[in-house]
Amino acid sequence: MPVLEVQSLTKSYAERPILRGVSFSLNQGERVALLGPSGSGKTTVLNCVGGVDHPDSGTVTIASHVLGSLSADDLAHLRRRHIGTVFQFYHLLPTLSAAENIELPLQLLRVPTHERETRVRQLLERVGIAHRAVALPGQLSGGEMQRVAIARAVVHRPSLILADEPTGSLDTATGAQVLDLLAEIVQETLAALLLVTHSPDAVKHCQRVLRMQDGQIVEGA
Ligand SMILES: Nc1ncnc2c1ncn2[C@@H]1O[C@H](COP(=O)(O)OP(=O)(O)OP(=O)(O)O)[C@@H](O)[C@H]1O
Repeated sequence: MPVLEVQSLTKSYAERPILRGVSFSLNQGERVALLGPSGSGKTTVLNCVGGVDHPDSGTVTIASHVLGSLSADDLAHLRRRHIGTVFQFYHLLPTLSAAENIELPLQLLRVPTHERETRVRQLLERVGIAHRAVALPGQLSGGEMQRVAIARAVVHRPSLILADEPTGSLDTATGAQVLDLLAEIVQETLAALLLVTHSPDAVKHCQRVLRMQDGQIVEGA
């Protein structure tokens, strides 16, 4: 049973077709890169999979739940429970410390305090920023912020990680380190990874490449 199944997605903006029948699936633990020219529809696919955008037709199934058939509350719960996200611009809450940002998904899932503290402590160590636990995002470097974001993406042990250009704002060396860390952690948690990227470096961390062009997957599905 795949963790993610995407079937025949279509989507238009202002009557301009952006997705034209996108289908693919990801199995547990599989790391897949989604590549394609700028404007080919990669982020739109990721947004539909993450439930923050809605396709005009087609279905997204995550852990046996069809996103389009869920109530708003159930969709929010499924996203909290099953999905972790890493973005190019980190999307950390600026008024929360590194540790508090990592803890947030566990709070939303009402995980007991003791377990929250243990998991956050372990992940701060794992991503190499334990010494920056109380720092605010504005006091962190780009690489440190992305380490926090990676920890936050996996802290609730989701079955699917969605990453959109996670190294896009980092210099080459830092980006390579962050990518190594993301791939290792995803492997450790047995989550599936869908990684939107332009980076050839990123591709070598993935077992499969999906190539998009003009709103369609032209290779790898
Ligand atoms: N909310 C929106 N309203 C109108 N058009 C949109 C919207 N979101 C995306 N588009 C258009 O849809 C097309 C696909 O965008 P998308 O961001 O999915 O491409 P992408 O492959 O991720 O590109 P990039 O590599 O540059 O990030 C683009 O032409 C974009 O301008």
